[in-house]
Amino acid sequence: MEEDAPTLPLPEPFLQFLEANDLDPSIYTAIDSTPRFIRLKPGFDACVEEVEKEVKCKLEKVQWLQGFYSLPPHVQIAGSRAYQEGKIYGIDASSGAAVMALNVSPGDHVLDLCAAPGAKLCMILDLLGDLGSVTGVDVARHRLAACRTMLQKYALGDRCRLFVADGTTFSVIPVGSRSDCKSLSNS
Ligand SMILES: C[S@@+](CC[C@H](N)C(=O)[O-])C[C@H]1O[C@@H](n2cnc3c(N)ncnc32)[C@H](O)[C@@H]1O
Repeated sequence: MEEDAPTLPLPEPFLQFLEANDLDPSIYTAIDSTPRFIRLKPGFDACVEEVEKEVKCKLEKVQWLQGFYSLPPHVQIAGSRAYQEGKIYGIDASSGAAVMALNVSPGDHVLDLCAAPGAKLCMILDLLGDLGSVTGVDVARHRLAACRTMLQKYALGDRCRLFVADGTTFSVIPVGSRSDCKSLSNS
């Protein structure tokens, strides 16, 4: 129907592909209502109000994911002082859930394949605290550089090593690790 036609100029071959596969083109033109999420760096729980003032909206606590808050999709956190000072992370709740499913405990040695830009890597390091290690592997050197910048910003470099390597063949065991190594392979 005419009113269902997308307002974005989607290429004709793509529209044909959507039609052939019984997919609704309006999903590509709908206004994004998916919330954004932030995670507080451990120790900065008190800065919720500070962030709320800066971004001028209420943060909604994610009850099932400790340290996570949701905020409306249009809100930008990159310019906020809390973000620039490394007190909050921008990370999706689904990424947080993947890390929580790993059940990381201090002392673990975790392998994070496809690690860049490092949102989950940082969360794992925060969970480890001062014990254990994370090995981050990514095939894209420039993306791993972004990961290194994150580690510096959030002061998490001490227990992490990064490798530019293909995760399908990577095999370097952390020094002093035992059989309790955990791995996070994600895309
Ligand atoms: C969606 S991102 C991963 C996001 C990341 N885990 C995080 O939480 O921030 C996918 C990454 O996989 C990397 N990648 C793809 N194929 C790979 C491979 N064979 N070995 C290592 N890294 C790979 C890409 O370079 C890219 O940085």
